[in-house]
Amino acid sequence: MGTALVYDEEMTKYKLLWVDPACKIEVPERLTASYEALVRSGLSGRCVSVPARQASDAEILLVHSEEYLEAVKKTPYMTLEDLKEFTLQYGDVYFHPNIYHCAKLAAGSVLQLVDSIMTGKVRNGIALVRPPGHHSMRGAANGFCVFNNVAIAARYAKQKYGVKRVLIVDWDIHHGQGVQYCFEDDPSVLYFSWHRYEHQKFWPHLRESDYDSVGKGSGAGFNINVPWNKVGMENSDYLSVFCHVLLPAAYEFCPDLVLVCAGFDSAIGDPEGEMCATPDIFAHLTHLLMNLAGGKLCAALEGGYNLTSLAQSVCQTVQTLLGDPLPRLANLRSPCISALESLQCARSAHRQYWSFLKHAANPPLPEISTKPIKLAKEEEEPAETAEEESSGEAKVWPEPPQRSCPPVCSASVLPDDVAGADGLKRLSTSGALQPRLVNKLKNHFTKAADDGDAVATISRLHTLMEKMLTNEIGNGLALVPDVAAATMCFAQDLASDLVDRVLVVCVGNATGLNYVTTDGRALVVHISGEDGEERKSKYYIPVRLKQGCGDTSGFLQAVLGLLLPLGYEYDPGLVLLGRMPESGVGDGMWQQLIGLLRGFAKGHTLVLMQANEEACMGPTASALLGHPAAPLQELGAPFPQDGDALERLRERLQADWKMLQTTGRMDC
Ligand SMILES: NCCCNCCCCCC(O)(O)C(F)(F)F
Ligand SMILES: [Zn+2]
Repeated sequence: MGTALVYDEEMTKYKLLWVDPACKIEVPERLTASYEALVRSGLSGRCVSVPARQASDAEILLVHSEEYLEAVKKTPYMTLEDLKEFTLQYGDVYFHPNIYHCAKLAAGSVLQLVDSIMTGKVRNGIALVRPPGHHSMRGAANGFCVFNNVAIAARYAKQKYGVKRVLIVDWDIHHGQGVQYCFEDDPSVLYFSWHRYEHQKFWPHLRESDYDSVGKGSGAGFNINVPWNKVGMENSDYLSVFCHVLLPAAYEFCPDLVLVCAGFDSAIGDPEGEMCATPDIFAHLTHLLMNLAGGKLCAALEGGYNLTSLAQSVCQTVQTLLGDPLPRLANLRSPCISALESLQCARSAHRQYWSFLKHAANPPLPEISTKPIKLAKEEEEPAETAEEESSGEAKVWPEPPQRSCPPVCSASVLPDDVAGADGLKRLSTSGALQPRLVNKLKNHFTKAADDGDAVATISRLHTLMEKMLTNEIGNGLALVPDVAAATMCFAQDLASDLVDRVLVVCVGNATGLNYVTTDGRALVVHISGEDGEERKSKYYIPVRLKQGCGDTSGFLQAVLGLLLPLGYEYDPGLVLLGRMPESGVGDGMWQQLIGLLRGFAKGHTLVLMQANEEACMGPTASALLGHPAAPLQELGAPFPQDGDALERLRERLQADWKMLQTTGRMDC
């Protein structure tokens, strides 16, 4: 199933008709720059084009009051003076004779997306719309927004399709207070937002944008705010919040539909956000959400004011929705102290509501000052003169890397002529496999199996990997006689000759995995039901689940809170996933694991399974091909006591691995 794209140039046909420094950045070119970049890159041609439509009164009234709708209905007939007058009653927003028409199109466009996804016409999609929506409230326009496009879509999906749980992820750099107000007492809608806050000094200056607004009544726990109290947040800060707050909660919530308030003012270069995360981060943020709700993801454009980073970010998002391999995120740094404090505050505020946080450290939180904040003189744009504007130190960043999409052929058992001892000899003579390697491999394997088929296996694996690294194939699946041996020899000998870093993930009980790689050429994360061999090296991480790998909630916590952050920090060139015999891991969890691991190494994942596990071939190949993993149902059960062990392990490891940190030094 494909990716829907909703765009209508009619939504470019309104603009600011008077001087207002606060609103001048919201221009029609935001939409044309985004759409034209999709056309130029060929991405729009790969999408299913879905027409926009006007939202009906009934649909708008799902969120807004009748008197507000009636008032907005009058704006097309207003004179310029009346429009100015009308605008004064709201904050940081402007009206135009055509904005009501465009606002109905913006809301209707997102509903068209919901229809396309819920009827199975497409898997996911994006609506390029303006005016944006997440600030508008039941009875008021605000922050360039007239109707709350995403809030209407959430109510619409529940009403029309009986959707039980909707996750709304708001990665725009402003707090979508309109969405928070709409659902704060509603446990069927989980709203997550990060936003520039600077201790309430940043617009919209709301006390309720802070991390302690967790929702009200039965909605308590279903509103997650992560305030950024400093500018300059980077990719690692964003990924840490996804791994340690949003994703565990999202998986525990188990949504039937994911809506994204896709604002790109959180990218580098944006004058509003002043953050430093690069456009390719949105490829990963999108990917990390794509295995939820069976892949049903609907993104709606919100903000984004630097036309270059906006266009690049939109392209990164759409290319991921289409299933293309992700770019590697080079040299992630450790999250900054301020980000860690925000992360810790959000986790502490939600500790009582979420099982994954039950065992989280609970250090004292800083006092939230109750004294009124003093704003800089009236929130007025400093009147920048033309030359000042040009002289402002313009941020520069590298163009996101090309993301070639290899033929999505994944599972492949190679032609027999490669198999067999002579195959290996040929490999060694072809220089593909240095003779010294051949011996290493042989003595490695001859222990395990008779020379013939072991050697055949090795040559097959080696060829598979070479084809992957030349991008001839995206990923691979190999059935081997002895998974543990193959995994180790592969990681130790084969892979390290072809890539600089191999992430080795072993699932299930096995011995002999704890060879020490001091040079860091391989990082082994071994998730099993028994105590792994003790840790001799930073690069061998045994994760023990007392209830075994069949315990999906414990397994998932290990994947989200440990494996993902480690993988991002390690940034491997290849991922090797070994499924040990009788691992007990469920098919759904197994597919989720493959789906998430595909985000590393440009999707180059090699799965090794025991020859006799044909039953698992189908689900594995499906996940390798990029089909969304089946939603995990069994997450209702609270996390097992493993949660405590996993939290302790994470705390122990964070000295070596910065992306595992979740607490800042609290100078409260
Ligand atoms: N320096 C100018 C002050 C501007 N203050 C208002 C900012 C509104 C942000 C709107 C948005 O980006 O959140 C949306 F997604 F809704 F478009
Ligand atoms: Zn914004």
